[in-house]
Amino acid sequence: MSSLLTIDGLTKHFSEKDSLIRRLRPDQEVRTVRAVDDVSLDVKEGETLGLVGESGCGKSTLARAAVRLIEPTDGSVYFDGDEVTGFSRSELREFRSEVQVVFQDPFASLNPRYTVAKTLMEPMRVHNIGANDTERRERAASLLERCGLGAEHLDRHPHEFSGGQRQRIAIARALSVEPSMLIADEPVSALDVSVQARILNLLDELREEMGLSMLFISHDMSIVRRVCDRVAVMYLGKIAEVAPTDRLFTDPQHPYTQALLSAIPVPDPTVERDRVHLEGDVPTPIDPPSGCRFHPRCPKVIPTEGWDGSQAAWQRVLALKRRLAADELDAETTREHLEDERKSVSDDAVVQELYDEHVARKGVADAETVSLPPDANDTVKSALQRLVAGDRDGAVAMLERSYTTPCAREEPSLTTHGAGTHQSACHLHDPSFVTQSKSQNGELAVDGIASGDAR
Ligand SMILES: Nc1ncnc2c1ncn2[C@@H]1O[C@H](COP(=O)(O)OP(=O)(O)OP(=O)(O)O)[C@@H](O)[C@H]1O
Repeated sequence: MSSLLTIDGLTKHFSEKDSLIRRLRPDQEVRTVRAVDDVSLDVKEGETLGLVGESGCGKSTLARAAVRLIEPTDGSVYFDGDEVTGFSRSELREFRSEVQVVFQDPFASLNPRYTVAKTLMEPMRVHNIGANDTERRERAASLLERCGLGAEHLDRHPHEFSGGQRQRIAIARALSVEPSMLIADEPVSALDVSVQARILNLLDELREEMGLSMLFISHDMSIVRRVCDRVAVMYLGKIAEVAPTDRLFTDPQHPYTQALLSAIPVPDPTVERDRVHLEGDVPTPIDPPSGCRFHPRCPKVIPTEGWDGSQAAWQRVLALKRRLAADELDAETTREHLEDERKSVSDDAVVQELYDEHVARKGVADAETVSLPPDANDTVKSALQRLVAGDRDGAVAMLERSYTTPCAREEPSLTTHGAGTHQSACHLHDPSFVTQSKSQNGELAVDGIASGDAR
């Protein structure tokens, strides 16, 4: 299958100056929001490519920049071999009839003053489709019927319809200009579950009948599994993994994909599944983490040189470092807590309490108690002593010096698995990186992933 839309190194940075926070605090320096960074992808003729990831990963920004609804900061986009990023205004207008976008909220995307007929006929008129209004109205009626609404609705306004019906109108409008590709940005997430299925069926039928290609954006992995031929997983402005749908769901390689899949609800309550817990939300793309952007939340982050403890223990040290850096640990609150319980409030007792709560997690509900290797134990306790002595920066620096993952060092490149259609951007799949880290590190203490296993 040849490629219809090719995205090559696409980057979109926003300036924070237009954001609400910035308007509320105009004295602060203007920062850059790196929403999409050097992304390459292609949508082949007749295929549906899914784009998934948590909210804020950059999915909508990527799609909008790809069709120049917003101007890309860098990179190129090609449609059917022509460079979209070099299109003039008139070429862009023509391109817009080839690639149509269906948005999440059909109410916001329909003009409330337009009747359905006008909503469907206006784009035809702009793109010179149909010889006259009579012909265009006939086409509008047949499109509406094709999308599951009778021609008797042509003279009604959007507010007279339900959410599902409005989305059918938005789809009919998109099809009115005879596109060869649809970009569907969360097209069913504002709809009831029963309505979702009907709209997805409609999209499926249309795709088949008209040979449409589709970029389907969703945060719902179950829907993506149902609708897409291939899936690209996005994390914080970057592609983490791309694979044919079946492969992605049965043999996910990237720890982020594995975590997303483990969170899909299982219909059978007797089936147990290991849920991978991801700490926190997607961080802001202003000043994203160095190296692999996922490393601060990655359950399989590569341990530092010389680490001889378990992966769980390594995770605890990293989590402690993160909480210390974010100023989330307060020695004085812990001291007061000990006082309330009539226990010793000496510095050593406070250090031990912080250690038990945040590192060993003794007695913390749902947390496995973990022990650190002796040298790590000593370093972590020394860092906590610094915190208790009022030197938080010193505590952070101490942990930073001893415990920094190689994943923070450099950005992972895409590694190919199997026949070449499956790629992931994870240092664990890059044999040269793993060998290098291994030689520094003895054996990699990574549970669950065979080192260098690039299948
Ligand atoms: N105009 C803008 N100005 C500044 N930042 C923006 C702008 N538009 C988006 N962003 C930021 O870019 C990042 C990516 O946003 P985007 O909407 O593309 O993510 P998404 O994966 O589509 O999420 P969602 O599903 O919630 O829409 C977010 O951090 C968002 O706050």
